[in-house]
Amino acid sequence: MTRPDLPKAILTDIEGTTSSISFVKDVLFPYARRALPGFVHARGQEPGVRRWLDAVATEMGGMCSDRMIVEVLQGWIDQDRKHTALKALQGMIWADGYHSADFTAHIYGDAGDALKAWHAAGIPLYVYSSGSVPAQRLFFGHSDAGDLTPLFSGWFDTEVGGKREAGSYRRIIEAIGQPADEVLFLSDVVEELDAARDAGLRTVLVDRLQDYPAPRTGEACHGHARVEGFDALGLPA
Ligand SMILES: CSCCC(=O)C(=O)COP(=O)(O)O
Ligand SMILES: [Mg+2]
Repeated sequence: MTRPDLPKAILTDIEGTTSSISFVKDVLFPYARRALPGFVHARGQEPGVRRWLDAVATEMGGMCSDRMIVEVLQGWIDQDRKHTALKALQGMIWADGYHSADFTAHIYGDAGDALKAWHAAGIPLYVYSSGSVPAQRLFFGHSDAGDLTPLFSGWFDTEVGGKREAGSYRRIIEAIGQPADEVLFLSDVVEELDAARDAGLRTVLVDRLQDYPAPRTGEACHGHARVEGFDALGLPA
């Protein structure tokens, strides 16, 4: 028998939610920043790469040399811009890092355990991250807890829309095929949760002390439920 209060699906963010912000900022971003010039030089004429470089050039107003595009992209990495073109290119670059075992993706122990338990309990799991879908697959495919990709039923990135826009969550709900109020969204970013709630989803703020040393309680929660780890979610484990 299924418990009526259990969500029919769980949608999770990655950075700051399943995994530490510091791994993304201190390992993944510097790796991509360093590798960008060589990557663009070696693969910049491949259509799947050129498409994103051209998107950056268009955003900069038109004709740009590859060197200028690389500088723009490195600037966006420094600013943590969640731009779809940057995220697509980062994903391609990180593939080398994962495949040559330069690093594995960080995942909090409680997150790995809960994801496995929810999957075993039959709750479909989905990812929605600013990282591109290929980057998400690499991330969970080469995590500290091994290959977790079989746990997930679907993947969403900013090609579905920005994470702070309610329309993105409506499109995700349509793709998942469950009523919005039966889907639980987990994120470390209150504005993402606001947008998901506007679209009718259940929401929980994951407020990890390792990532956010000043707890976001009271008004800072915007009325979302708040936990400091997945084990506090009270779902079957
Ligand atoms: C999964 S790829 C690495 C994470 C990343 O690039 C990113 O921007 C994460 O953002 P999130 O939406 O998961 O907070
Ligand atoms: Mg996040």
